[in-house]
Amino acid sequence: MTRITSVSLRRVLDSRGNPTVEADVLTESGGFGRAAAPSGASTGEYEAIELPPTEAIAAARRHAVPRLVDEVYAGDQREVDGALRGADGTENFSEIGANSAVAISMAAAKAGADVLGAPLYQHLGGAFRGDNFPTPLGNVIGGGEHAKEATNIQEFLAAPVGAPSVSEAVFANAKVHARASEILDERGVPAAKGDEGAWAPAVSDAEAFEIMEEAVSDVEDELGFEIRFGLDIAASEMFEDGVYHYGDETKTTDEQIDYVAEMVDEYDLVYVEDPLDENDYEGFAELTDRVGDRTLICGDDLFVTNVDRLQEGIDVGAANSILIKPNQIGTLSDAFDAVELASRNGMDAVISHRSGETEDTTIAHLAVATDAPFIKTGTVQGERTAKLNELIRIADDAV
Ligand SMILES: O=C(O)[C@@H](CO)OP(=O)(O)O
Ligand SMILES: [Mg+2]
Repeated sequence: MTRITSVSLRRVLDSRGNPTVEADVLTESGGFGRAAAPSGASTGEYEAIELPPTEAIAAARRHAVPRLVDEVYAGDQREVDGALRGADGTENFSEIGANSAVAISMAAAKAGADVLGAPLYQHLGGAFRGDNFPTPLGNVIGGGEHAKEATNIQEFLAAPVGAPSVSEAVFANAKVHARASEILDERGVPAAKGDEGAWAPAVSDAEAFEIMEEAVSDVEDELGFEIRFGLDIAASEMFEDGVYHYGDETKTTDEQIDYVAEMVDEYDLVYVEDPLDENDYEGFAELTDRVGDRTLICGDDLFVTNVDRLQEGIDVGAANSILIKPNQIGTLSDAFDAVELASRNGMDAVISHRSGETEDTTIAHLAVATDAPFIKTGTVQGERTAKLNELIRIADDAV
């Protein structure tokens, strides 16, 4: 009864105003699922390929849709995703586009859940999942590839680790975001917003650390539970000619490792994503060895949600956490495989949005389904609050 009877694809807007792929999947017994592909700006070199949406849609209509319609059950996610891989025939979805693949994969999951009458997180995670909620990592100040003339470090992320509920955590991050704006105001620093809704002031990284520390501790005092913060350094974007570029200054790999280790201790960072270049497994391993007992060192561009790259990292101890972005790899099955491999090896899997997003809420369900300790999905702004509000609804049994 979850046999797929139709797959339609269209171009819709993403949060940057670019076109992206949206998929609708219908099943025999009336199940319906709709999902849209997100899109990165600081993309990893090893990500699956995002094609221009018009091309991705045309190729998916030609190759994937005939393998799905009347052939595959939406309730059987591995079958759906196997058909997508078979239709594409490449390692990196360069034929039908990872954007078409991920939209169809997620829409099929939603259609499967719809037929079963189960919330998506339960369909994906099983009956025994869904009691734990991730701590939202909220982007408060940022720059890098997400905003011009702002910080070198891409994201300064609030982490309300002591929040008694996911709802209180979500509101805590919004308060930190608001408090950071007041502090910037007090300092006379104007700030626009970056792609993900974080403040993008023209301040040094050192000043951003200070502002974050103050904002987090003010809100912590007000709310009475522990709030810490973390970073996405997105270091691959800074790495050129063998050194890390911070404006006019540079750091060697050793200096970068020392700097990050110092920041972890000085600011009690709970989370550090992509502290080093995406090809530097060794550097990652050294840093993890130094500070991995007190913070998460998370591989985003390093692992690109890919089990082969993750296995390489596991072999050398390159990180203790992996960022999971379904569109980096193309299907939910692949994303789940990465989560499973990580957790079998004692690593935490953190579920993440992209800088270009839509109102799609799949990742909120994915985070609950996989029992993720953190979800990174912004703080404010509609396409981010869509996921945060969905987490609140899941906790309230209202989905
Ligand atoms: O680097 C990241 O983690 C993401 C999301 O914050 O950015 P992008 O989607 O641009 O790769
Ligand atoms: Mg990142």
